[in-house]
Amino acid sequence: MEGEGASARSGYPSSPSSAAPHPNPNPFREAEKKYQLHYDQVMAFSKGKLRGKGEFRERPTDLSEVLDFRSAEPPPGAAALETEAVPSAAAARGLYTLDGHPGFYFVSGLLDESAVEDLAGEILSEHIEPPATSNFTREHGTRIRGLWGAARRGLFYRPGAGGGAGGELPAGGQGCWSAADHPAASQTPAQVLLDRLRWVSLGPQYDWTRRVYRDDVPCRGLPRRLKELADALVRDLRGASGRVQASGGYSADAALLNFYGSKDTLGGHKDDAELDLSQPLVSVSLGCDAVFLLGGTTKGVRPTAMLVRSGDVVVLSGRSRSCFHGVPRIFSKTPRRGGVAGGGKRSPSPSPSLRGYLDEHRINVSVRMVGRGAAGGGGGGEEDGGAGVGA
Ligand SMILES: O=C(O)CCC(=O)C(=O)O
Ligand SMILES: [Fe+2]
Repeated sequence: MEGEGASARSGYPSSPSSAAPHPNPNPFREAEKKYQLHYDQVMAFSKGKLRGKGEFRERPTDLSEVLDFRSAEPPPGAAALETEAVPSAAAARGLYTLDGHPGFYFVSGLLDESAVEDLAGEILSEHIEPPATSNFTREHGTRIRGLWGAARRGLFYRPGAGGGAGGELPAGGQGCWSAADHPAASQTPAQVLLDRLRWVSLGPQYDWTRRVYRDDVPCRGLPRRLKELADALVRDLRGASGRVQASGGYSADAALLNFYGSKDTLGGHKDDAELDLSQPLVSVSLGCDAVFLLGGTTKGVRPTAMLVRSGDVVVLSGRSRSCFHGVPRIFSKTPRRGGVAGGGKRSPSPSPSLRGYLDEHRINVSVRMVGRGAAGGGGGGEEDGGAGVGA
């Protein structure tokens, strides 16, 4: 991924006083700031005196320019395609292209909520398991085993009890996950770890530091359900419109799973580590609604903002495949309590259900074709300052 973390930079260098400031030096960044979650500190006064520390309130966001493919009429610039011509999208609420973004397809509601829950359940209970690597592997050298089950059972991770740095956290009962009634200063609730899960790599493992797919570490193949979904959609779209470009056959073999909590964002980036950039990206949204930004080949192009909802699928092919995109905003279904100034960290509720998890999180599955022996990390350009999901 080429890009920068959405939360990595703030503001712009001020222009020399003699030169007129550029009105919009980085429209992509401007859009990210516009849609990001902001809090205002509201102080409470009574009889002219400050009472307490005040509260943080969510600042309302202007969503009037965000395209909504589920509105009664197609949003401005969108053109509907016949889903009959795209058998794998026949169950969708609509299939659209978008002016100014050749090669972009939006498949609205391709998965219904029961299909969303099936896939999310499979992801959390199977696909995040080793040997798949995650941000925990990158940050702590630790692979997590049995995280979803441990979170649902309200277990705690105790380091030094059979796992720890460099090791794997075994499933409950093997010494590393423990019940809550074992007081230990350093134990961490499984659900806190679950909330810290940011990404998992499926198929050839993606190395976020070197920005390459590795062929020297063990991996499982891309899960069948994801491969079938992406292969069928790309085949059918190509057949229907001739506009999904690809050199040779498309065969999905990898995916990145991104996990977003309500405050997480994904900074604007291009996916350019795959061998053949003419092969499409198929991106499936599960759980919370989000704002997705699709820009141009540089951040100097003003991006289009659109709502992506649970079950929607976005396809980036052709020119859109090489365009900046990102996720500046997640809309949690559970109302956020305004934190008290100076504190106010939300503690996770114990033992989440799948529905509860999806009401507070978004999972994005971006399926790719890396190609055999892929090792290219894309051109130089901007350094990846954390295009992984960042809070
Ligand atoms: O979360 C999303 O919708 C986008 C994910 C993405 O761009 C990626 O994984 O490369
Ligand atoms: Fe991406």
